[in-house]
Amino acid sequence: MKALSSSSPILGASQPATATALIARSGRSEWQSSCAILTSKVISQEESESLPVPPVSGGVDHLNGHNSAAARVPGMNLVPIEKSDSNPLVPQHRHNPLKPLSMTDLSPAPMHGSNLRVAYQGVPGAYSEAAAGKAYPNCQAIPCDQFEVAFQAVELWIADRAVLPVENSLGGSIHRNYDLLLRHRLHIVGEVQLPVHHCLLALPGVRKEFLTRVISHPQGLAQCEHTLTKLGLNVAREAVDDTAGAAEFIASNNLRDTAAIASARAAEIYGLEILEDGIQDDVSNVTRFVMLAREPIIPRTDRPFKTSIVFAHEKGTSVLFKVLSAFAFRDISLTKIESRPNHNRPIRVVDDANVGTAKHFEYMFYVDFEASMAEARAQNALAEVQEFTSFLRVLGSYPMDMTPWSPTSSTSS
Ligand SMILES: O=C(O)C(=O)Cc1ccccc1
Repeated sequence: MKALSSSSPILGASQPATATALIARSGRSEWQSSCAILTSKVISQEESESLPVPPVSGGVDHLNGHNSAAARVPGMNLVPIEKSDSNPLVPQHRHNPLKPLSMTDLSPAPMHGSNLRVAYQGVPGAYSEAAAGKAYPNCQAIPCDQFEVAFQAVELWIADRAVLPVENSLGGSIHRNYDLLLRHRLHIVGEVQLPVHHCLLALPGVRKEFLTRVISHPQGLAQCEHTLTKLGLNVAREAVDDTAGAAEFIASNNLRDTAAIASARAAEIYGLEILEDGIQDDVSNVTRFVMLAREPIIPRTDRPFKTSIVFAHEKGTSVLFKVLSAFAFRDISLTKIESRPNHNRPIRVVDDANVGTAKHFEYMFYVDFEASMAEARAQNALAEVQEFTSFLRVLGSYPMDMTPWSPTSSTSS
């Protein structure tokens, strides 16, 4: 299966959505209604996140047979498109391209398991694919050659979800992906913690002594650095876009001097041998992925939720202290705080009169806290945060991944 790329027909045709949604300096009630994400457009969590899904095969070839953007968005141009067997990305009418549209074509199709198309960066065998499968069992995982493409696939209705690794227990935050969250309008609708079990892979018959190079995703290299050295592999390290892509590269170029750090599943898919199993420096190596959708889910209070926000301020002293105290006073635990430099990237801020202006903030702050936006304490905390900041956006309120895991019950190898 070929990964979606930015030159894929549909993705190449449109500009990336770069506008940044925000809620800033609007009236409190208006802000609260935006923040509470309880609009008529939201999809219910039952519909979208927790349905059991029957098995399905295929991927890109099956795209757009159902749920095409035009059939689901009222007001969009509904132009019947000629079926093109050579172009699997051309949207198809749900039943027959020549049949007139009826009311049923216009009603949103229910999201049943195998219809859920989940875009991830990488090729089959990547950890992001495993994360997609953990979050949405039996979904159609759609490989994309870049994260930017995975985001656009959701924005353009080619996929229903994108999966994005955001932090690792060893390597920390994956900063570039936080920048993507800010530049796009997608909402976080779920999270998955995936134990990551790395293997050293090479072509059959290759021994460690033959190696002059180890290639992998930068996180893969970082997570195995000490073990590689202990194994006597003081050879060149080279970063590539994803772990499974490294395995595929070795196989397709018949490289007998290069090994990849990737999953056991990647070894199986690309016909490589496992030279060393479990080479991550930390046995409890876990990566956190977030699931993104076009619409937020309805926050609930009957199970533990997390909320992710991003904010910035222009002036004033002790702003960070004041923001953090808004959570502390309400006994809301923070699970993450991250600051990202934001030089040369203006953010569009809308004032009370709905007038947008571009503002430069030196830093953006990302905070995750353990509460649902359906809870009054979370709404009140954010109302207070809004008082201290010039820019505030709720990235999503979503169920926490509570699945217990242990280094021995790894799901990703
Ligand atoms: O490259 C992959 O397989 C990914 O999904 C990104 C990644 C890399 C290393 C650890 C976790 C996720």
